[in-house]
Amino acid sequence: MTTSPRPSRILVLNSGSSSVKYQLLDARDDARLAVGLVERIGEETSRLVHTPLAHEGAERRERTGPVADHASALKAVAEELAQDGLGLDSPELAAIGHRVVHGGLRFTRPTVITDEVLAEIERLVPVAPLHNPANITGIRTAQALRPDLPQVAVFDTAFHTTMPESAARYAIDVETADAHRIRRYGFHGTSHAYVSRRTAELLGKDPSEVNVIVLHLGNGASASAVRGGVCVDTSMGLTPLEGLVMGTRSGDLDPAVIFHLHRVAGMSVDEIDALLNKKSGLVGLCGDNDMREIRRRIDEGDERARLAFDIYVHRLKKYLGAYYAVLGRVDAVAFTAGVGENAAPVREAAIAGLEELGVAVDAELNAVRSDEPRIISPSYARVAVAVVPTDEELEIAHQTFAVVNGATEELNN
Ligand SMILES: Nc1ncnc2c1ncn2[C@@H]1O[C@H](COP(=O)(O)OP(=O)(O)O)[C@@H](O)[C@H]1O
Ligand SMILES: CC(=O)OP(=O)(O)O
Ligand SMILES: [Mg+2]
Repeated sequence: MTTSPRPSRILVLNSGSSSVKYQLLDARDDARLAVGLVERIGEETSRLVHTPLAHEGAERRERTGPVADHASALKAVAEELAQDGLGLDSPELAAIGHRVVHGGLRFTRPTVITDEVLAEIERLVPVAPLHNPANITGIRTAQALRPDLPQVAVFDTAFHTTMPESAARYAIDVETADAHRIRRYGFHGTSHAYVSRRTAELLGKDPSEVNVIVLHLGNGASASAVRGGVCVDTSMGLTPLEGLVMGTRSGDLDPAVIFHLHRVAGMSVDEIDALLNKKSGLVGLCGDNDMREIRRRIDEGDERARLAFDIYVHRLKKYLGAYYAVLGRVDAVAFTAGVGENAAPVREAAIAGLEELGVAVDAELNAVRSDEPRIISPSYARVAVAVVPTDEELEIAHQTFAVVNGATEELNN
C-alpha cells in the first residue's frame, strides 16, 4: 500500500509586543512558501506586508490601516495565506510553531501546547509583560482556526537553562529569590543557539570546538557567551529588561534608580515599569529607536543622537569585554539581528580599540552589504568577527517539525 508523505509544512508565528512576523515553510527542504509581517498593531498606521514565495513571480502585497490587536492581525495573516491557496485549512500543514519568550525553568525544550502548558505560559506573564501576552493571543487564535493541529511552543529561555548558578543567580537573599523564582533566565535563545551554530559552520568547525560571543542587536538586544555550543552567560535576566541598551529599554541600571523614582520623583511602580521598558533606551535618549534614523541624525551633526549612539556602543563593548573574560578563549564574535546585521558603524565602534585582545574589524569587509554569513575581521586577527543573519523562524520550524514527528511516532508505537 502506498502512503502519501506526512505533511511537513509548518506555519511559524513570532508575535512581538506590537508586531507579528510569520513564515510558512516546508521543514523537509526549508523551502519558504510565504513570509510576512504585521507591524504597529494597535496603532492607526498598522501595516501588513505579505510576500508569497510558492509561485514564481507572485507579487508582494501590502495592506495599511488600523489593526486593533494581535487576534485581528492573525486573522489578516490567515486571509493573506488563503489568497495564495496556502490557507490554514490546508491538509499539508503539519503544525503551527510559536515563539514563546518566557518559559521559566520548566521548559527547556520545544513543547506541544496543552491547556496546562498554556496556563504555565500565562503564569509567566509578569516576567515577560511585553511578550508572553502576545504569544498567548497567537496561540489561542491559531487554536481557534485549527483546533485539530498540533501547536508547538519554542521558548526564548530554553537555550540559556545551561547557565551555571554563578551566572544565573542574583546576589540577593537566597530564600526570597527561590520563593519567587527570581533568577536570570535570558532571552533570544533560539537566535543565540542558531547563530552560534552557524558561526561554527562559517569557521568550518564543530560547535563543540568553538567559543563564541553572540551579539543579538534587534529592537530588544542581548549578548551571550557560548562555550562549545553551550550557553554560559547572557545579558538579559529575570525579564528582557536587563543588559544592553535597547530600542526602548534601559538595560542595566542601579536598582536604586527605581526607589529614587518612586520615593523622590513620586512615580508609581507601573509608571516606572513603562518608563524603563517603553520610554528608555535609544528612544529615551534621543527620541528615535531606529538605528538608521539615528545614523542619519548623526550625519547631520545632531548631538543627542551622537550621545545615544555612544552610550549604546559603550554598553556593548563592556559586555564584549566581560564575556571575553568569562570564556577565557574566544574564537568568534558574531553580530546578528536588525542592528547587528545592518549597522556597520555599530560593529566598527564596538570593536574599535580591542586589537590587543586579537579582535579587529576590516573596514572594507565591514562595509559589504549581504544576507550571507560573513567574516569581517582581517586575516591576521586571532578572533574572527562575523556577521551572521539570524533566522528564528527557520529554527522554530525545525524544532516544531521534530517535536510533531516524535509525537506522531510515539502515537504510532
Ligand atoms: N539598514 C539598517 N541599518 C541600521 N539599522 C537597521 C537597519 N535595518 C534595521 N535596523 C535596526 O534593526 C531594528 C529591528 O531589528 P529586528 O531584529 O527586526 O528587531 P525585532 O525582531 O526586535 O523587531 C530596527 O529598529 C533598526 O534599529
Ligand atoms: C525577548 C525580546 O526582547 O524580544 P524582542 O527583541 O523580540 O523584543
Ligand atoms: Mg527579534
